[in-house]
Amino acid sequence: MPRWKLVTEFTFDSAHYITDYDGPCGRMHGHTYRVRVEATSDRLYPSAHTPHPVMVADFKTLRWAKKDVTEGGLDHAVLNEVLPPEYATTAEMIAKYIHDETKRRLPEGVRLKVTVWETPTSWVEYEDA
Ligand SMILES: Nc1nc2c(c(=O)[nH]1)N=C([C@H](O)[C@H](O)COP(=O)(O)OP(=O)(O)OP(=O)(O)O)CN2
Ligand SMILES: [Zn+2]
Repeated sequence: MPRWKLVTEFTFDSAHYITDYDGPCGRMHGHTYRVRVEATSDRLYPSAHTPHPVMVADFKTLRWAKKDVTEGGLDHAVLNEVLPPEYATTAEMIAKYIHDETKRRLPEGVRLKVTVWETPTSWVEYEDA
């Protein structure tokens, strides 16, 4: 079946530590996280900004995590203070958190894949089953 795949990338700068990690990552430090969000759908939908079914999703919706933490995003945050306690601040769980929060903002039929780079050489991918 034909389908659309929307792709957007952005960065945010935040501090974190991995709780109970025996090593330097257990101490507060920072990363410029790079995030890639891929949204796939075989149909189009209206969005907050248009009543017409012409988008998989508004790019703005996929980029919410780029916003400053005071505006609901993850930029310039201490991730341990912002993520709910069930999400550790590993790249794995940050990717799941961004996935879960983005999914909430999308129509049900849209499939999602989130990639989070913690450093330029280490990243994790998390996607719908
Ligand atoms: N599977 C995971 N492993 C690690 C994570 C993670 O989220 N998932 N996170 C960390 C630390 O947060 C850490 O900041 C990463 O540091 P490090 O591996 O030292 O990164 P570098 O790029 O500096 O690696 P070098 O090998 O020292 O160059 C650790 N592991
Ligand atoms: Zn780290």
